[in-house]
Amino acid sequence: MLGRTVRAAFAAARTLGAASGAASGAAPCSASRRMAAGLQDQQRRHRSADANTHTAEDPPKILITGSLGQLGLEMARFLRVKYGQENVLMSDIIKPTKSTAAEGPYIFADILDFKGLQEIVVSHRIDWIIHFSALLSAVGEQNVPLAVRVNIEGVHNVIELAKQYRLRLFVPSTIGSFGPDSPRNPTPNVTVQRPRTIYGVSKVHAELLGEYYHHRFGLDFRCLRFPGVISSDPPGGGTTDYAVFMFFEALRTGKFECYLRPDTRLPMMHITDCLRSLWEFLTVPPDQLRRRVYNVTAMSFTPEELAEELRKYVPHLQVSYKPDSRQLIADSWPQVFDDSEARKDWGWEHKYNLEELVKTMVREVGAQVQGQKN
Ligand SMILES: NC(=O)C1=CN([C@@H]2O[C@H](COP(=O)(O)OP(=O)(O)OC[C@H]3O[C@@H](n4cnc5c(N)ncnc54)[C@H](O)[C@@H]3O)[C@@H](O)[C@H]2O)C=CC1
Ligand SMILES: CC(=O)[C@H](N)C(=O)O
Repeated sequence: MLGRTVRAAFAAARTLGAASGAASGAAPCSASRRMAAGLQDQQRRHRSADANTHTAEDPPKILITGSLGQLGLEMARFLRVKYGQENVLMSDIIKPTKSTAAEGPYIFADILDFKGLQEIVVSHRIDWIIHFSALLSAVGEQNVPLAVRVNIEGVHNVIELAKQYRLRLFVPSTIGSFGPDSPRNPTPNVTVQRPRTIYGVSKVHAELLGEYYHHRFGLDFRCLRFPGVISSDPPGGGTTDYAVFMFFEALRTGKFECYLRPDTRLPMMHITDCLRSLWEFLTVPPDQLRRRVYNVTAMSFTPEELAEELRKYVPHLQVSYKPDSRQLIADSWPQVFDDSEARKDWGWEHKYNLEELVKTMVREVGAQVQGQKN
């Protein structure tokens, strides 16, 4: 009898949760609902450790939000090699190119539409979400209300979704989650975080909310704080984007006007290392993780140092400097990122240093520029 009552209360609580959406915060009003919710949470805690154990032979179904951005496109390719094309569902609110659509399943998903997300998780039997949708640091400052919606409400939705359906959830954070009060050289894993951009504020919010849901509800939340990521795909409007633009302009015109001062030191990473760090971290057994949020990085350099390395391939490269509002952002961010905890706890190691990064980017961007000329 009690079993049936509890099961009925479970069903009611589940329906209530599903119907009310993520952000309503409706409080259970009866003792049985409270009991059901408590038991449900307890069960989740027990199941979360093993419910999401997947291998290449028993692959997870992965949803990537914001997957048409700089990181998402490459992440989808990387995971499809590991787990199979059909097991990685790309999503975004923009239309994919023909060639991206041909690479594997793609679906429209607005991160602000909780019900739409529920439908995707249920219909596609999703196990893991990699949540990339966001407005980055520079574009976030151009449209704060939209950044609040996408970066904060969007995180509310995916976290609640992951809790309801017991998904493993990865949300990236950033060097931008630190601010002028944080130690900048080096910036440790745990220290003061008082960012001055809406991007940074939203990322601290995501880190804290994810940790809270992990401790409170057993959510398998995982988060890496990335430095500036460098790849030959177009970046989405951040402060570290100059480092990508420098390659395109150097190889197209031999000239580049940089919006940061020549001595602005920032942590950076090649996308190959970024994707591998994410996948390695996502597949670490839960009991090996002492934290749910880790710094990762590969190197730190200034525009001047990047240009110097690039001149090995483009000797005539001319770089001029015209700092704009992004300088203020960069001046409040870490210069050197301390990722020793990730190295110690789950064996993180970068492979690309500045020399390797420049060599690879010259090859990849060079091929693109050549292709555009032909
Ligand atoms: N690229 C980098 O250097 C770094 C990125 N990150 C984080 O990694 C994640 C991915 O970054 P990028 O790929 O560089 O960003 P991006 O700006 O290139 O891509 C973001 C994607 O989110 C999508 N999006 C915007 N509003 C949406 C909505 N309402 N619903 C669904 N999708 C929406 C956009 O269409 C876009 O394709 C972000 O959370 C970012 O904060 C963290 C540190 C460094
Ligand atoms: C480091 C980041 O988070 C991003 N590239 C940005 O500059 O906003």
